[in-house]
Amino acid sequence: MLGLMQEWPLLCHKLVDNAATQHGNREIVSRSIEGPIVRTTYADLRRRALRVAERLERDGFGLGDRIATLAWNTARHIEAWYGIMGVGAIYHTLNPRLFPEQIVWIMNNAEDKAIFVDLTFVPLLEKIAGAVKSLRKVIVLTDKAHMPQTALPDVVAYEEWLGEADGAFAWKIFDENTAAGMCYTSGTTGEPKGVLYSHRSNVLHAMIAAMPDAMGISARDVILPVVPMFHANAWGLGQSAPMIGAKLVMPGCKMDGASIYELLDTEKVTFSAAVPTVWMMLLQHLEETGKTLPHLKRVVIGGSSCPRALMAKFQDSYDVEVIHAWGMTEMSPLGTLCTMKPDYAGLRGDARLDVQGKQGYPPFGVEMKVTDDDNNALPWDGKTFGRLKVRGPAVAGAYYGGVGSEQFDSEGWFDTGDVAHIDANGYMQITDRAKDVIKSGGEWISTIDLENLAVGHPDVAEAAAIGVPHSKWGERPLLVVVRKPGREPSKTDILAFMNGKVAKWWMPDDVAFVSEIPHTAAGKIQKTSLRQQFRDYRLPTD
Ligand SMILES: Nc1ncnc2c1ncn2[C@@H]1O[C@H](COP(=O)(O)OP(=O)(O)OP(=O)(O)O)[C@@H](O)[C@H]1O
Repeated sequence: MLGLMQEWPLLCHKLVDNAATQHGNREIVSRSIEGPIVRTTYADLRRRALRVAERLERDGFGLGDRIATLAWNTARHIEAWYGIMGVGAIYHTLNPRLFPEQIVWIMNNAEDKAIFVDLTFVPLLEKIAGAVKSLRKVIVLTDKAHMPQTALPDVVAYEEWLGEADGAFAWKIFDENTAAGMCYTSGTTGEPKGVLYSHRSNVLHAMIAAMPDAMGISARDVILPVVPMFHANAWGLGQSAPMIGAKLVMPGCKMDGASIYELLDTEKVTFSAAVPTVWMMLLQHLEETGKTLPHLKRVVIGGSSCPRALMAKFQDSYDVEVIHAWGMTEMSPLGTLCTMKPDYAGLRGDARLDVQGKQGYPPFGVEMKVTDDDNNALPWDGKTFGRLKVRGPAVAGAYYGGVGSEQFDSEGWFDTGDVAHIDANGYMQITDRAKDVIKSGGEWISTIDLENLAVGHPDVAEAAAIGVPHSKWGERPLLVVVRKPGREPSKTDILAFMNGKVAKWWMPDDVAFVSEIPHTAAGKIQKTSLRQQFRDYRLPTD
């Protein structure tokens, strides 16, 4: 015997065990779907999650079964999450913003056997349940008094079902590499792809995410995950918060500026995370009402590129530090966070914003490189861009069902499909998605750079750059613009504004004005539809 360390499998139930033991009275505050604010604790979370696991087992569900959730961030959702993992089954958080046909496709692909569903989504489930062949149990996340009349098969109210548990269940023990959860990608660039998380990857990701120069959260924080659990595990906060014992505030189904502000204020939230659109709604609310943010210290902004003006407003007007972050469903999801290394720590004003506009550097546990198309590593000079590749213990090794195998190589590198450069200090900046980058005469043009520049024009509400076929150059950029209400900028105005701020050959060949740009369920610009819309477009330069 070498006298090595003890076996201590990294199983997700240990996160709630620790929370209940060390932080048992720490609150979970949840805006319920029925309306009122509900206050529970980490001790309650553990007790109720054990009952979920017990009831699932009694209903015949166990190791490896996929159990879906169609729900907002609430205390009940997180109890269900840990209960599902605690019996050895796999939680499968569904994005309710997808089209019903997409949800059916995903549920059939995952072969979901049961579903926990919010009251809000019962009508949606009624429409689609018949098409999901594997589904045999529906648990509505409510009590008997609020249970709707429904024809759903084998349907039960969560509280009533939970009440039938006798409380004698003990967590199932299995190998830490057992699957614990699954999410599908947003489907921005193609069909959504399933990603499986193991207990080990979930626990390690919780630790990686919480570290000081990652999210940097502690037991003293009050955390509001606005980012939904169905959007890549609420960026890990549903696991990191119990791991460290932070108070958890769950926003339920209300994500408008006033509702978010109310929770930030009444619960004295110190840390929150969401996509840029949510923060824009909050800042608009603050501007309209003159309110301030005395408790909030830090926000994580990610999911898509964070506009500079949004970061500046948070920091200059409200004294809230912004952490710009990049991640993917395939990475559990955190990849990089833009916190300050010593070389950048003293920067202020525009120089600091220049760094914060980058997506940041990876914490321990994520390795990163950029390569050319032949897999040669490119220099870290802050300008040479190529394919961004990552590997680590919380990065997927394959997609569910074996699709997309070309994105994984034999050395464990995952090709993210993003195009980026890395600077000498290790900070990565996304310049595009590989499928969106414009290839003009063999050179690449970053659509994100063109879009960020165009939205800086005071009369532009939204902009998207796409490649349009060109007989001489292969492709040239077309800028598609939505004007701000009541404003009439011309093509010449916009091009004059952009002129000199990007290389001449990057300048769009034309500007097309539209009333709306198509978006995915996750709120990202749907370039595939846009390219389809403009497929017969003739550029004036062609
Ligand atoms: N801070 C950020 N800045 C720019 N892009 C970001 C940022 N954070 C995330 N992204 C983009 O979001 C992608 C990850 O999104 P997600 O996992 O939700 O699915 P998706 O990639 O949109 O869907 P699909 O793979 O099905 O097309 C990243 O690859 C990146 O392109």
